[in-house]
Amino acid sequence: MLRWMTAGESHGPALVAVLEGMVAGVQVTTADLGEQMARRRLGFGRSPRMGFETDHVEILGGVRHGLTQGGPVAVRIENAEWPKWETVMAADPVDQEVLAEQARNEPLTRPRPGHADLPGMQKYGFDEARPVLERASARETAARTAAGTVARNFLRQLFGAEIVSHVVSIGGAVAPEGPLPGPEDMAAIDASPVRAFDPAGTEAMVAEVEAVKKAGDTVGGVIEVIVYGLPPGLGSHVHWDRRLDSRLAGALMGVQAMKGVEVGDGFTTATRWGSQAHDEIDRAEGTVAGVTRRSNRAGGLEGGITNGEPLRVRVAMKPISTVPRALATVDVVTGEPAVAIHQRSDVCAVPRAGVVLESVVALVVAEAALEKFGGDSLPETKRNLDGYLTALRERW
Ligand SMILES: Cc1cc2nc3c(=O)[nH]c(=O)nc-3n(C[C@H](O)[C@H](O)[C@H](O)COP(=O)(O)O)c2cc1C
Ligand SMILES: C=C(O[C@@H]1CC(C(=O)O)=C[C@@H](OP(=O)(O)O)[C@H]1O)C(=O)O
Repeated sequence: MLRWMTAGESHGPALVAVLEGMVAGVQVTTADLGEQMARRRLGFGRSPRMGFETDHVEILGGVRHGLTQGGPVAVRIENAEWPKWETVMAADPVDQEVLAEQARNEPLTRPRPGHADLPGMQKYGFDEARPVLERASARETAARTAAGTVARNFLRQLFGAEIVSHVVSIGGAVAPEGPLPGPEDMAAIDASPVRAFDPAGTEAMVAEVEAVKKAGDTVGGVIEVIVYGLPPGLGSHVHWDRRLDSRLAGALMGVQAMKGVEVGDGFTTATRWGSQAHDEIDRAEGTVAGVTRRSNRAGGLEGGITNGEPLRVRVAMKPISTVPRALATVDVVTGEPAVAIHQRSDVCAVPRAGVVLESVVALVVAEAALEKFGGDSLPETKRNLDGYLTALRERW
């Protein structure tokens, strides 16, 4: 069983991630984690915070001399502004007068429609949004990205698998249909200000973000994540919670602001006739399972099991809820109509959200890989994988 948890607030001292159940012998370094942290800060439309946040990462346990040890991997990511927030976010009691002064200067009593502010205050019994927004903030995704980087390294070292993501659309700007990007295209995608594969798509999406910024608004979009190099057999049809599609959808919807997940051609498949919806099978000597597909509309999953084709999911992100041209709300203290809180914020976080989604996919697929192949060390898991692949080849 692979488990991952995170803790920490957006303006607390640090975030923490723990990944439990990873085998020993996976190569991972602080630099690997730092590289993904840097990718997560990319993107046109990002919050000013991403300009100064360094995401300094420290591995606290579970890794020795660049290799996982089999125990929980614990990671700490600093929040650069902690000294500024030390009183507001102190763990121990502080002078009430200081806090009251802070609340007078920056009252957080006008909940933002679309953020967790109001339902969080109602549910947990708070009369201001601070305790809610601190944990609802997608700052937390830095920690999930770090945990996912260990999973990504594991998948690369076990299968030679590579995870790619690209932005398919931002608001009404949609990338033209074209070939799927491969691992060799990742550098070019990361160099696009909106992490789009196609230059025409980049241009249209940059224009969309510019227009949105000018209008004091925010915008969402769609991101595609693809995993290359997975064998058939991860996940299972035998029970709903073993299906890889169900587990991917749950984990991806667990990322802040994600409102829809499509596997393969997803919603478009529902408009097609069966003859045009499925991926016909041909015999192919020399492939892992002795077969190939004429298409990959299913996104590499049938019956909740990987079928050896690239795994492909699309995720829809809603627009950022901290809208500069603030939306109507109610002040929870006075009960009067008001405009929602506005503070520095992303205008469009779709490009950098792709990096988070890659990590979440890595975690879910690594969990399925460990269930299928087991083992306590990477060499043992590899031996189990080799035995399975040999049996598959012999069968066909
Ligand atoms: C990478 C990323 C960055 C985000 N940045 C912001 C932001 O700057 N301001 C904001 O209000 N929401 C931001 N969000 C979205 C909120 O965290 C999200 O809307 C909030 O948690 C409520 O969404 P939910 O209904 O999906 O939970 C971001 C989300 C992601 C994934
Ligand atoms: C800090 C990150 O994203 C934050 C996500 C976020 C939100 O409300 O979700 C609000 C903003 O934080 P702040 O209010 O401190 O500027 C973003 O910058 C990050 O991704 O590392």
